[in-house]
Amino acid sequence: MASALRRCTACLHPYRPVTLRCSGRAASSSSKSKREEPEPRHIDEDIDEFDDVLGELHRRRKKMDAKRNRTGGDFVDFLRVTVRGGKGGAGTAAFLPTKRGLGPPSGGNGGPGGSVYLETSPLVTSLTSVSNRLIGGQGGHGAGNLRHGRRGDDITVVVPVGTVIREIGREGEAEKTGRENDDLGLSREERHKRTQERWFVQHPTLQPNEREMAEAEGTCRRAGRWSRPTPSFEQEPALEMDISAPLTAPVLLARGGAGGLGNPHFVSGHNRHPRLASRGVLPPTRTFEFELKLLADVGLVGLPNAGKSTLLRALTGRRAEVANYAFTTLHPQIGVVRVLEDGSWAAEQQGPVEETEQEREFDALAREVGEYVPLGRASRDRKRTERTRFSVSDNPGLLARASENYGLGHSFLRSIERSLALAYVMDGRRPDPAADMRVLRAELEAYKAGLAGRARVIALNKTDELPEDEIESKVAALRATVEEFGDNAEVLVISAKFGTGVDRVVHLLADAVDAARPKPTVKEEKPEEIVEKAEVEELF
Ligand SMILES: Nc1nc2c(ncn2[C@@H]2O[C@H](COP(=O)(O)OP(=O)(O)OP(=O)(O)O)[C@@H](O)[C@H]2O)c(=O)[nH]1
Ligand SMILES: [Mg+2]
Repeated sequence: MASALRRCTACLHPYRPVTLRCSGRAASSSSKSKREEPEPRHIDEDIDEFDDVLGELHRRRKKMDAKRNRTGGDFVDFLRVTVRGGKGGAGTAAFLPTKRGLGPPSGGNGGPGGSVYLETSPLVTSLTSVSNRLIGGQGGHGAGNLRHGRRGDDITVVVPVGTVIREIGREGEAEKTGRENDDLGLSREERHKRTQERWFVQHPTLQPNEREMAEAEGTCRRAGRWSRPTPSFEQEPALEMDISAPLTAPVLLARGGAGGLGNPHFVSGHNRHPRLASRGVLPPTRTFEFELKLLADVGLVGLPNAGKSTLLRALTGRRAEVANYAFTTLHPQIGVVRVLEDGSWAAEQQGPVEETEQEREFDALAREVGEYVPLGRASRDRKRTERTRFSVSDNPGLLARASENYGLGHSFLRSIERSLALAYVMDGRRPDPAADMRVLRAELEAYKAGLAGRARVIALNKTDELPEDEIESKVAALRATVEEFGDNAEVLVISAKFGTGVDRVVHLLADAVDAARPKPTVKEEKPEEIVEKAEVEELF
């Protein structure tokens, strides 16, 4: 066995079993260097070198996509989804057999198609699980002996709170067939014949005549089961939803189509044996955009490689990916900063912070209804109880022209759009952090007016590597820029890597978030009301 793991004589691979086929190429200095790790790419020199940066970004995106396909999902924050209710089942033309020939009509109706519903869940944090085609189940066809088709299955799509949904297009069967008819250059009569073929099912052996068809068409039209144009956005406004709180009941995105009518519906004064039934309705196809805007209280904003993920780690103890190249972070990540009564914050603590089971349940419920208020804790150890908490999102690096969707552009900007406060992380090693700050501000403003002004902290990072006088001049330049724009932000000197100055960041952000948070509206129930409620409950 030992000989099976001998060093390969051809390529000098130390562990290649000799039984495995080796390419036989002797190890040369060039093949050796190929196996070495590639040098990390730095883009510090000029952030506007789009070709280089975008090339690097493209390579990393491709790698991530390959990984996502292998592992079945990562993080998706934008999706275009096609939604359609299920098609209704067809009705049936059938007759009860009698000794004297054709008995009364007995074709069952088709079942309605399934609908598509939307729900939220706190367990879902990304749009990864949302399919880009959501089609309700088809209704079952009717059968003889008045057996009606079964209802199509409903579909429920689950999204995280923070998802914005926009209807951007709709097209129905009438429009599609109209286009086809135009392409085929059909005459008026031919079009009508085609429509009748689409909407009627005939008895397997008995052919309906023209008059029967015309009568049945009238019945279908009156019942609203005939070809109808899809309402335009002017006639029926597009569905738009901004889900900023958990949904209490499922929301209908697309209704299933009505089932077709069995032949008993087409009986008339002069036709006791209708030989046709109608088909089910195919509902219009709607196209929606699903966009996830994360609901972190604080967003970290900075150029690539500025140290945002390192700061997130320092603040929350969360293991965000940190590396010395641009675009290490490709998707927003969220961590929670828990500030304790004694002014320290949880990531600093060696042991766990005390939190009772009851408090945990309360917190989960409060976060779900969006009314989180820190409780007076039950713990006797005042030092280790929580005063407040806020969530922080670490975001991909921002590039100049991100607002035009360059780099990771919008995917990054949309996740910070709802943050109550922002913290700019500036790389102190770059020659002019004040100029970088202008780039950040300009991009945020271009994406959404007023967004840049939400910055409460301008953190000059990596100051452990800078001499005192350089720190002073860079801080002065940053302060001048803050004043120039009239921002309500404080310039802080930090080193995210070594945790210096981070304390002040936490407290400034905690205060900013507390001030900006909508005040909870907890209704107080009066004792009499509670009694009344109890009495009512008893009655039922
Ligand atoms: N010396 C020093 N290095 C730091 C400091 N903060 C971050 N770094 C280093 O800077 C590099 C980039 O840090 P990241 O936290 O990945 O930067 P980022 O802003 O998240 O980068 P992207 O995700 O690519 O946008 C890493 O090598 C860190 O170790 C600091 O305070 N001092
Ligand atoms: Mg990062």
